[in-house]
Parts: sequence; C-alpha cells; structure tokens
Amino acid sequence: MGVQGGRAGQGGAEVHGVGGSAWGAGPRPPRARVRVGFKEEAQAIDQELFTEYKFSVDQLMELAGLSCATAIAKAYPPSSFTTSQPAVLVVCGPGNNGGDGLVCARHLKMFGYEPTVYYPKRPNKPLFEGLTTQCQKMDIPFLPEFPAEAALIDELYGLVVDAIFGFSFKGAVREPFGSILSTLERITVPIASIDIPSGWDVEKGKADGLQPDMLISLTAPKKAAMYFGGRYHFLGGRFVPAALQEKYALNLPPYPETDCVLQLT
Ligand SMILES: NC(=O)C1=CN([C@@H]2O[C@H](COP(=O)(O)OP(=O)(O)OC[C@H]3O[C@@H](n4cnc5c(N)ncnc54)[C@H](O)[C@@H]3O)[C@@H](O)[C@H]2O)[C@H](O)CC1
Ligand SMILES: [K+]
Repeated sequence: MGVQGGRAGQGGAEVHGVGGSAWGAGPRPPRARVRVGFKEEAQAIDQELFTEYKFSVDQLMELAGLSCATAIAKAYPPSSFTTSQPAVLVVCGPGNNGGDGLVCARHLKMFGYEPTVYYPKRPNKPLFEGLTTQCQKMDIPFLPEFPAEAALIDELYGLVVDAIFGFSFKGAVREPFGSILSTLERITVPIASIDIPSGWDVEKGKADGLQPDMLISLTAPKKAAMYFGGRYHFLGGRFVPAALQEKYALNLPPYPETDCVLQLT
C-alpha cells in the first residue's frame, strides 16, 4: 500500500537517492539557495509576527495548514495512491504544530483526500476546539486509539502527516508520543512532516529518528532541515512581510506567482 513511487522503506536508497541516507553521508547543504534558519530566529520571527505585526495565531495557522495540504497535493496527488481511497492519517500533537495538522486535514478533505486524525492530547483552548469541531463537522474521523501495529497503518493509509511537534519540542519525548513515534519509525508508507520531523532536535536532527519522505518548512527551513534526506522539501507559510524577511536576512527564494508553497528539492 502507499503511493506510487513512494518509498519502499525507511532510509532506503530508493528514497534518498544517490548516496543513500543523508545520515550516512553527514549533514548536507540544502539543495536550493536558501539560508538555513535557526531555532531562535524561527521563534523570534513568530513572536514579532504576533506582537509587532498583529497577526493572530489563527490566521498564520490557517495559512500554514493550507500550505501543507497544498504541498502534499503537489507531491502525492490522489491519483498516485495505491489504497482504494486517498486515505491520509494526520497525527496531531499538543501544540501549534498539531493545530497546523488539523487545518491541513480540513484542506486535504476539501482537495478530495480521505483524512483521518489522531489527536491524543487536546489543549483546552477555543482555537483547537474550533479546529477539531470543524474537522468533525466535515466527517473527518478521529481515531480513539493509535494503531499499535505499523503494518496496520501501511494497510489502511497511503500517507501519514506528522504534525506532532514543531520548533518548541525539547528534551526526551514523553508518552504517548514516544510510542507513537516508534511506530511511525517502522511504517513503510511515506511520512510528510510539518515544519520539523517530530522528535528531531531543532538544530541537530536525530540520526535514528523519523525519516520522512517530505518536509514542509514553514516561514524558513530550520537548521535541522540540513539533515532531511527525503524526496520532497517544500517551503510554506507565505506570510512573512518583506521588512521582516529583511530584518532576519531570510533571503527566501521567490514563491511562484500566487502559489502558497515553493518546492525547494
Ligand atoms: N510562524 C510560523 O512559522 C508558524 C508556525 N506555526 C507552527 O507552530 C509550531 C510551533 O508551535 P508551538 O506551539 O510553539 O510548539 P510545538 O507544536 O512544537 O510543540 C509544543 C508542545 O509540545 C510539547 N512538548 C515539547 N517537548 C515535548 C517532549 N519532549 N515530549 C512531549 N511533549 C513535548 C509541549 O508541552 C507543547 O504542548 C511551528 O513548528 C509551526 O508548525 C503556527 O501554526 C503559526 C505560524
Ligand atoms: K512535525
């Protein structure tokens, strides 16, 4: 099961191309001329967007989630799925990365996919409650339990969206996410990670961690993106005003026309 042309296994040469896993070869420079961002910068830009530019989290999350669904639709069109339906499992974590996942699930449904959400730790905040209700009202199922067997995920879904942790992840991973990540490390269907592969150190990555087929960097690639060895790297979150891009010397390549995503590799 999976998507046509999807990877056959974690870290396999057929996915990572010549040279095999990026980990084997050590860090490599990003293939597009994009200055790799740093964790501190990502959070500082985020803060400035909220405090100085007066954006709300809802606004940016909507654009971030839409970018993710759009990038997924470009890399894995529904027709490429080998499952009977373009079934996507969206795994959402407890912070804003999880919120991006909920928005992404909603747009994927609009785009003709069949998303299912797993959302074990739900913040008691109107934003996340609203996003959850929107998905439920759109007949997006929420799993009560995470599939214990990696093989079951491979059988039921053609793609997994990793919206567990973003740039605020730190320290040793706590349950239930440790078990979830160890199951995801064993699946063979492709994983699309939002902003950062979950469980990775934001700067150093994680050699024995998740190895997604796709990474959608939001605002700018974080330092750990240097270690990404999958097939598709997209930039999304086309919402950083020019003055802020200049202040942080983001040096982002131009997005094509009116697109909300840019394929970097
Ligand atoms: N400007 C932008 O680019 C935007 C990015 N967005 C997304 O927001 C995330 C960052 O969100 P944040 O809420 O700050 O944090 P996270 O989602 O990364 O996770 C925090 C969440 O996780 C828990 N946690 C942290 N470490 C651990 C651990 N070791 N084990 C278990 N749990 C852990 C923590 O307690 C919190 O609950 C960014 O990456 C983008 O994806 C926004 O959408 C806005 C625009
Ligand atoms: K993630």
